[in-house]
Amino acid sequence: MPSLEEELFPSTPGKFKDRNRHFHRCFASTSTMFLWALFLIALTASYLCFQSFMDSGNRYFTATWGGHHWEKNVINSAQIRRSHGGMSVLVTGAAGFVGSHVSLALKKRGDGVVGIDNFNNYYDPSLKKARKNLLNQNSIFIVDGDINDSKLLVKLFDIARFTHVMHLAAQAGVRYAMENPGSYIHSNIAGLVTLLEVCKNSNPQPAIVWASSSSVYGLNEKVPFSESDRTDQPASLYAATKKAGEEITHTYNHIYGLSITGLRFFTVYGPWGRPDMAYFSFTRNILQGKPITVYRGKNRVDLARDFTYIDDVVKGCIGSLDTSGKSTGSGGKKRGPAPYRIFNLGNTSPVTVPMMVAMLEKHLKVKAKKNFVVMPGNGDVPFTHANISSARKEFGYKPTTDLQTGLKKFVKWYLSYYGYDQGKL
Ligand SMILES: O=C(O)[C@H]1O[C@H](OP(=O)(O)OP(=O)(O)OC[C@H]2O[C@@H](n3ccc(=O)[nH]c3=O)[C@H](O)[C@@H]2O)[C@H](O)[C@@H](O)[C@@H]1O
Repeated sequence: MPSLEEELFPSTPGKFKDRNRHFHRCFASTSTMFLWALFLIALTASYLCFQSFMDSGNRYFTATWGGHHWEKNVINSAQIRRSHGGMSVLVTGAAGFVGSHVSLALKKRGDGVVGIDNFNNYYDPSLKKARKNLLNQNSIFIVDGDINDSKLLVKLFDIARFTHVMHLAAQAGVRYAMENPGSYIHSNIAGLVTLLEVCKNSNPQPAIVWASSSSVYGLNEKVPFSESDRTDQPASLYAATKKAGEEITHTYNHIYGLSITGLRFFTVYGPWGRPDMAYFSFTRNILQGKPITVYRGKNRVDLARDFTYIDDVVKGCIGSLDTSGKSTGSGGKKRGPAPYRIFNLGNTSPVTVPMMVAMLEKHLKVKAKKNFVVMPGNGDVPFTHANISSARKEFGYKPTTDLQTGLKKFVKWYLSYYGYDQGKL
């Protein structure tokens, strides 16, 4: 049987095989290695080509936008159905927690609403699909797409003349930033800039209201937190991207005349909430008899949050949209100064995490198995507390739901949504 060498290099009989066997072996093994190397390079190259084809073509595989029917849906959904002062709003992150609630509230009063959401799997996408169904039932169309897709955004602005953008699409979550930092840059920085670019070029320019976060106060110790307090000590990458968003939007306001309002949300909770948040995951664990981990600060000090009920936040979002004023630019050029505003949307009465757990226990009628651990250095801050006087002055923002009442409503929704009210408990 011919050896591998002979198969690969069939030599003319006796040429150098016998006379220079050593040289031949060397040559053959070097050539074999060379061929293997070529093979590996070719394999890697084809893999990389395939990857980049998949990346660039991703849109085509997942594309669910475009076409006559799709455009008709966008136009219908964007239509204002009230006679005075109506607005047509593009809501980004419309299948998200705050996005779905704001979309429904706007639609209810006759404003035009078109949603966009990328339905990523940061948390259970079936919850996002359920929110989408709810919006569809209320004649709100949600486009399945990413805010980084500028072609899609341009198309949307071409066919619907949005007067406002409610920008809520973001990578949320404080602690997850250590696991997946790139996703924060993708959505909270790159996505924001893509959206602003499209808004600045559109004619007329929309006014923009967007979600910043109480986390921008970071290690600030002055309480309650006021908008003028320092925000240059973020404790997490999430907070840093939100703070960066505030600076980025400021430039677009300054250069292009976009009307911008940034809302610093304080731990928003309620029905249809986010499963990654503590009140939600604690509820799940308590019902399943699993332990919960309660973080504590230094010297066993309890952590506290200015938990804010979703309906109050929705009122704040709508108040901001109603008072946003107009963008002054057109075709990418500023014609005069436009409003640039930042507001806290909190509850003004912080509650400790163990107290929040006690409220859940009461509403669920189940005792939690609590493990107290020292707060890990993963981006958390010990407490938040909002001063809301600016929002109150500007658009009458006045939260009315305390945590006890809000959690009761959340638990009612949770039990019904997950089927506990049908005997699962
Ligand atoms: O208001 C904000 O700026 C932020 O509010 C929340 O962030 P956070 O307040 O950390 O909300 P949770 O993740 O629900 O945590 C609430 C409290 O529970 C504590 N916690 C969390 C998780 C856990 O397993 N155990 C625990 O004790 C946290 O330390 C924190 O004190 C949201 O997740 C952010 O997206 C939002 O921007």
